[in-house]
Amino acid sequence: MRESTSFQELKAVKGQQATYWEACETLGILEDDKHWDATMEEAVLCRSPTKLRAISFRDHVNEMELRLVPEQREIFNKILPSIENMDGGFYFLDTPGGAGETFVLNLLLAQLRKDRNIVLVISSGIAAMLLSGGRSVLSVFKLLLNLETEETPMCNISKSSSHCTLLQQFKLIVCDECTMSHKRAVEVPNTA
Ligand SMILES: Nc1ncnc2c1ncn2[C@@H]1O[C@H](COP(=O)(O)OP(=O)(O)OP(=O)(O)O)[C@@H](O)[C@H]1O
Repeated sequence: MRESTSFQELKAVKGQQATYWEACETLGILEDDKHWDATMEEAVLCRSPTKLRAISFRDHVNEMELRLVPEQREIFNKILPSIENMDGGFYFLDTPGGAGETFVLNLLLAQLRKDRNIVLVISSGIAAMLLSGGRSVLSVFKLLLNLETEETPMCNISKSSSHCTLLQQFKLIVCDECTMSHKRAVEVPNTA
């Protein structure tokens, strides 16, 4: 695009004055949701509410996947097959702030939930709110607040409880901001 010399010129497309939004749309540098709207308009005529929800969620996941930048795609393409093949892998993502780690994790979670897999998101505290469905590591693994002082802390979960059965069904456990947790909050559930 040729360098503009004024705000007025930025808004002028083909000699016509428009809004900034209209100018971007005309130049094709702005994506909108028209194709999603058209899909949904067509679907409401012939699909059940359950199918409609599935369509919109699937579209959302597909759209997010298309937006991955190469580094994010590399992570996504490495972790997803490992989960699907039940390799039992352990991945540590160490990225600079704002690099898009939450974006990739939310996509992984959505992709697995789309196929009705059960996933778990845990975090040391406030970060549990950043990822969809996040819970705190202490509440999920029923850890007591004595991690610092107790020599052999334990997860307060009975093997015969429904909570234990549920934990065994998780396909993926995302531990966000795990370096902010006490190291035993990671070690104890791992050895339980
Ligand atoms: N591939 C992408 N396409 C579009 N937007 C993206 C993409 N990746 C990240 N973003 C956006 O960039 C912003 C920062 O991304 P995100 O929150 O995932 O980064 P982060 O590494 O988790 O940040 P922090 O470490 O500070 O929590 C968000 O608004 C997110 O929606």
